[in-house]
Amino acid sequence: RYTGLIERYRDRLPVHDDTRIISLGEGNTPLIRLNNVPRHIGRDVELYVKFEGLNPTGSFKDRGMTMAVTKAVEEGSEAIICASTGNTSASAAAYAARAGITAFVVIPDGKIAMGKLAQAMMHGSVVIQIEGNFDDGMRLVKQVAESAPVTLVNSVNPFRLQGQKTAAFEIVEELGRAPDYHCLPVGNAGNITAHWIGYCELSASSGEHVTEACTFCKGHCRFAGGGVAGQRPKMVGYQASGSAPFLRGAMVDHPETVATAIRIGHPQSWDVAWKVQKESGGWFDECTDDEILAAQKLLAEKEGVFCEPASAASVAGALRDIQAGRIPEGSSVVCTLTGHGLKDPDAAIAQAGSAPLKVAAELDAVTRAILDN
Ligand SMILES: Cc1ncc(COP(=O)(O)O)c(/C=C/C(=O)C(=O)O)c1O
Repeated sequence: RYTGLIERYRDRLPVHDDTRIISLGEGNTPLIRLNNVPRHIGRDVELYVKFEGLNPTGSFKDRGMTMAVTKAVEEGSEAIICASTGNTSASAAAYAARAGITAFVVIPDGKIAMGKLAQAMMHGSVVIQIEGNFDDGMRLVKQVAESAPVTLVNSVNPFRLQGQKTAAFEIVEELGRAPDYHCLPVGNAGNITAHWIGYCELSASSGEHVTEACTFCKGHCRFAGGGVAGQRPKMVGYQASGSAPFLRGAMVDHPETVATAIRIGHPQSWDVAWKVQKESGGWFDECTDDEILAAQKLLAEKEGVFCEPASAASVAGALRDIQAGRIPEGSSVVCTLTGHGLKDPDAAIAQAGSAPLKVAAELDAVTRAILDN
């Protein structure tokens, strides 16, 4: 029986035998091979999506939160706090409820997808909406956590990255090797960093650190050793054009994008993410909101996969790079879909195109609707 990622990867995570594990069965998400989309763009690539929207609270945050909350409880903490564009707050609220501790979540006023707000509220967290954006919230919670008795669980908490690195473990176990390219949407850049740490741990030929991106002292990491040195993906991060500090080479003070999850102008993992790009030979690129929404629709219509807008940036960017030949044909590519489409139904309906057909509740009306379409 699968009982969550800490149990599955105990020997590679900073937990003790007697650590009380806080879990909702996170991880072990589907790696779905796309068939129709490569045909649609006329390119021969081995293209997969890692559907992290199928975690317990509907986003990849659960991987980091099971670790961060488990360690917070182990340290005797009775409350956690985070700033969030939505998914971190949903996940923090759920894992705090699971652990029986309090969650304080700070979210931007108005710019949060309804599904995420519903989760934070339903799980009983204290929801604090500030008249500002995520970056304002991030600044405030870091200050609060310095004095108040709360544990900060944003991705500046290294236990978050330790949990999130396990997605790379699952991918390598399933493919039998690392993909040539791994594409992700980038906001704070914690997730792209965590994946790189995971790939480095697996592929280290010695037992030593092979990346400066690691956020832990040597004592915590369990570099497997015996890996195929150098067998690591190029890490490619995509941002929304209106919120793309990695493309501007500077912080963005007023980020704007329909992909509200990545509406982040001051990435917390700025320095380390640049190391990931350099070490992996990858790159950052940007996608317009239109490209993001088009990719979200393409995935849903052609492959039956419904992700939230921010997640679709990984596919929007990858498809553009594949068509441009920057990602060559024959490559193996994994795109991480970071959140489920149900998180943000308003965005989906707004651009779903054809409105529902309205017909009388009678057999001939429905039959006609079918025959006409
Ligand atoms: C769906 C989705 N896709 C991509 C990202 C970017 O990941 P990072 O680059 O590790 O920040 C987020 C991040 C959300 C928050 O930061 C939050 O919830 O506060 C997300 O929810």
